[in-house]
Amino acid sequence: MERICLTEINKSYQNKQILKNLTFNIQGSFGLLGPNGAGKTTLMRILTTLVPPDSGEIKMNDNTSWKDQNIVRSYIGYLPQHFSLYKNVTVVECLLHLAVLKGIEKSKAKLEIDSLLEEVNLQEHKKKKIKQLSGGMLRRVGIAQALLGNPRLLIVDEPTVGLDIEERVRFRNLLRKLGRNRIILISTHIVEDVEMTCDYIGILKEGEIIFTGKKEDLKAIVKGKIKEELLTMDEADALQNQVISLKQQEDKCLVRYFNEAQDEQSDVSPTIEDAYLYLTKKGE
Ligand SMILES: Nc1ncnc2c1ncn2[C@@H]1O[C@H](COP(=O)(O)OP(=O)(O)OP(=O)(O)O)[C@@H](O)[C@H]1O
Repeated sequence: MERICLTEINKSYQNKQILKNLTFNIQGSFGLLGPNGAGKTTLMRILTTLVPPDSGEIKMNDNTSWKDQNIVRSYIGYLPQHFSLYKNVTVVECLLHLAVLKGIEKSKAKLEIDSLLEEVNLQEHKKKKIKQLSGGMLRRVGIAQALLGNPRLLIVDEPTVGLDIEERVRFRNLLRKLGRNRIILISTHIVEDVEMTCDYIGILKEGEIIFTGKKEDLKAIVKGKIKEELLTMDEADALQNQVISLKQQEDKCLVRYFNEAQDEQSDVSPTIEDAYLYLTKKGE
């Protein structure tokens, strides 16, 4: 399996250390989670070669180094959270233009675009102008442009922000499919995106990697530590920052909360969100 190996990556801005000694591997479909300001965007900018780290090393499969920028760029397809496309051209014209900019020969590009439109389910909209597309369709054009040249690493920033529920589900399914035969890195603060799309997870907090591993390993961290009980509002208030969620039920509420006293017999199944909150709120 292909992987990207990061070793002791550091990055500071104006004497503030943003990324602290990051050492971990990215493989398969990998979700990078973290609260606002954790350093996700900074790490993505380093991985897309837009900015260099201050120190440390990144390699693909222990050989190609990120210092070989031109080679690495040819491996990467990138969909930033905010991207703009020419509004008055059709989907096909837009992709053809971007393919040529990527150095793909025109006749090859036409064939590639045809199969990409099939893959992202936009064949029937290919003659529409960009300005006529919905938010979800635009994101799919974004993925198609990122896939031009068949990159080994696809990087997607905040994939579902601004999409309605139907498009969100469709886009997650597409990302899941694309992750089968390449490394796909998704950076987000929406836990559900990762839950639905990724097999591996990394959690960044205040510039440090506090977890990497499989989804199941993440859930195992909070096994036996989650309780669900019908409580009065006063009882729920007393739990303060142990509370994960509350659901009003007549005059009481169903409270899901962290129970530090481990209960191995607990029949509450932990979710990725429980484990994420547990790790990121710890010590606050
Ligand atoms: N170019 C820059 N110059 C100075 N500080 C920066 C720069 N880029 C990022 N930072 C700071 O680095 C920290 C991490 O920012 P970053 O955008 O990487 O986090 P993030 O996890 O992507 O957050 P968000 O989810 O809010 O986008 C923040 O404190 C930010 O202010």
